[in-house]
Amino acid sequence: MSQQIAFIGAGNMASAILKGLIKQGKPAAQVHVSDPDSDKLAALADEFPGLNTYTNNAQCVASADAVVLAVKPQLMATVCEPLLSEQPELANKLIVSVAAGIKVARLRALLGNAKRVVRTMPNTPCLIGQGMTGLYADEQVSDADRDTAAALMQAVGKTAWVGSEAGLNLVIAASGSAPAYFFMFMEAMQKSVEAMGLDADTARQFVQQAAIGSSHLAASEMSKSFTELTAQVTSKGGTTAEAVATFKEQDLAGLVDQAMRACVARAEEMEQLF
Ligand SMILES: NC(=O)C1=CN([C@@H]2O[C@H](COP(=O)(O)OP(=O)(O)OC[C@H]3O[C@@H](n4cnc5c(N)ncnc54)[C@H](OP(=O)(O)O)[C@@H]3O)[C@@H](O)[C@H]2O)C=CC1
Ligand SMILES: O=C(O)[C@@H]1CCC=N1
Repeated sequence: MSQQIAFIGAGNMASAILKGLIKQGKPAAQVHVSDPDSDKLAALADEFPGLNTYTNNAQCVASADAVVLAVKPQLMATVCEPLLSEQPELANKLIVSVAAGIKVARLRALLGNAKRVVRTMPNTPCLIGQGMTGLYADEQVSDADRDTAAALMQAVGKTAWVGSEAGLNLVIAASGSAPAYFFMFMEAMQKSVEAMGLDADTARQFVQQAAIGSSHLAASEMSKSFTELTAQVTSKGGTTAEAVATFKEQDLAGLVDQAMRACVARAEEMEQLF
């Protein structure tokens, strides 16, 4: 992939993806990034000599073949409208959006009826190359553009296409927002054992390694459902059974379902707002 790639916004997601790309061997000179924060840009340029940095979005996209839109959804219209008027060629480039809640039709409207639009939904484990990204494109997007978008996101983790745009909102609930749920669960476990007497560092170490080990175990035992993996831990009349019974009595699954539905509902609401 010798294309010039431009990132609009140098925040968490853009930096994760561009770092992954360059670490995979893409020359930094083929990567362009713009952000209002010149300190953020300077830190990236120090880390990756040759990286092209800009505080002006139009200059950033000028020579790009593909443009990754990585600003907050609330800012997307404010960013795209002046960018298109300064760089009308943008409408012919491959556009890859990582933004939640901005539909392809809206992106096209903001970008001069651009045809080549791919929506993606990554997550923060992309920062360590362990991300998972959902991708969606409609029939107007060529196979070559789909491959380019998928290759970009594969620099920082795994990818999977979803067949409908609505499916991307489910990916947000299942994956994009999901790191926060796991961190909250781990924090609650850590606080509980701390309250019962374990020191904070030890509590974090045990909880964290339990999470890492459990997710690796699940990934290595794909033939087993989560119910079966739970049963493997749960000795009859033992300790886990008590914890599991408490979760069931308190309807943990119902609570998770409510949270996931709230997440999807917000994505749908954002589609109307931005
Ligand atoms: N964080 C996550 O877990 C995920 C986020 N996303 C999506 O990724 C997108 C970015 O999120 P994230 O990386 O977390 O956010 P960040 O705030 O970390 O990144 C956005 C960046 O855009 C910069 N920015 C603000 N205004 C402009 C502008 N006019 N032109 C160029 N850059 C600008 C911001 O600068 P400044 O900080 O100075 O305002 C910031 O550096 C969002 O659309 C979000 O929906 C998708 C999946 C997961
Ligand atoms: O909270 C958000 O809106 C973004 C999208 C998924 C994760 N963070």
